[in-house]
Amino acid sequence: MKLQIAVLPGDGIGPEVTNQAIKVLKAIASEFDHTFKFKTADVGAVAIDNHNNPLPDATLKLCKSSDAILFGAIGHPKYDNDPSAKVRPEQGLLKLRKELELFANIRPVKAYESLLDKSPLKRHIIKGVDISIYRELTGGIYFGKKELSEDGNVASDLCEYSREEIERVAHLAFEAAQSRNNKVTLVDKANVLETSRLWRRVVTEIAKQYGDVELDFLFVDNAAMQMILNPKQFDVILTENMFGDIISDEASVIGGSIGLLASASVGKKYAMFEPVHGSFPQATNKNIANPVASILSAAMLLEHFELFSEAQLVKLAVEKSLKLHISTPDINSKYDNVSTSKVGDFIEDFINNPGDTNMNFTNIHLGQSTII
Ligand SMILES: NC(=O)c1ccc[n+]([C@@H]2O[C@H](COP(=O)([O-])OP(=O)(O)OC[C@H]3O[C@@H](n4cnc5c(N)ncnc54)[C@H](O)[C@@H]3O)[C@@H](O)[C@H]2O)c1
Ligand SMILES: CC(C)[C@H](C(=O)O)[C@@H](O)C(=O)O
Ligand SMILES: [Mg+2]
Repeated sequence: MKLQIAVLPGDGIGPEVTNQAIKVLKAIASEFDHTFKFKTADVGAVAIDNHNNPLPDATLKLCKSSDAILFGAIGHPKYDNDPSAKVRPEQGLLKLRKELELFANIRPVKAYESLLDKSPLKRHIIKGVDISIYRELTGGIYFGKKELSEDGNVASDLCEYSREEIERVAHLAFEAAQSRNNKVTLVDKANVLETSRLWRRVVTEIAKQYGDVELDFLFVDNAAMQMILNPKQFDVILTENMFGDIISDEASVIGGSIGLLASASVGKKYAMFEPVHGSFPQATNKNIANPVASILSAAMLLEHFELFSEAQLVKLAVEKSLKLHISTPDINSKYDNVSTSKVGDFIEDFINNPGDTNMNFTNIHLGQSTII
């Protein structure tokens, strides 16, 4: 298969983790005889520095003319610490999602067997967790009218949803549930918010078209508690933009690190693949950030094009790395010097030697020990 992939590394750890995902996609291309072409463009704080615009026209144009987009992360402390900044890196990401109509953000959450003890949650609570979060991505409070009074003392953000915006993401969530464990949980705040009551009405109507899928409802405050009390009750979680943002970071604790959480942002025409985490500024250029979220986002890209064996191989390689503790410090306490790029090297090597069960990973030197 021939694919042109727009690469938007962005800020902070974005470039470091995205480089590992590219390495992995190149290994897949060579192993399965595909042609993947990568074209890079600026987004976020780096784009403000270089072009005075967090989403330059050239970047948007490249995204629209590519088959898929691989996104790193955006965000910089100089904006985080300045609430009055009018131009902000995050606007680049939000505009991209809106312009490309990427209305559904799919965030899988899984408890890996080999990482059960890395989570602060008890093993018996998280063992077997497998959740898919369907987060609405182009509506709600993120995109409603924003106002600040002239004296700067009153501010408002409008939360608005239309039936159509709810329907299109809800259908994707129900379809996903049909190929999983046939359950959708709608997370909302229908006891308070009019938008949430619209979500309940619309989603209840849509559920009638999916008789084999059980639908239940949770208020978001309770859902936040249930996520750590009994996460195994969830199969597909469907929710609006901001609740989905918050609940997915919380859910990442189940897996052991947000550095493992991948996502796909899809619409009718375009698709973008982005880790759930941000630019983790404290780790910039230290080669310590976990690249797995970015690598698994690349696996979701492969799945999007129905390259299932390829995606499976990437996931297998990731699981092998986790099992052997070839992981960055956020989840590794066995070795102290496994860097971002070493994790990428291992996964790349695994893909290049898929049938070799006696692989000798001679390039993975971990201090005094060498993994054999
Ligand atoms: N999609 C995105 O690009 C995105 C997402 C979230 C936040 N942000 C931006 O990132 C900046 C920093 O935000 P933040 O600190 O709230 O969130 P963050 O996700 O960047 O980091 C929060 C914490 O998560 C952990 N973490 C994140 N990524 C990791 C990785 N790959 N490996 C290991 N640990 C990792 C670190 O402990 C870090 O302190 C802000 O400017 C914010 O706006 C961007
Ligand atoms: C950076 C920010 C705009 C973004 C969001 O809130 O959607 C991030 O937190 C995410 O989860 O991708
Ligand atoms: Mg977020």
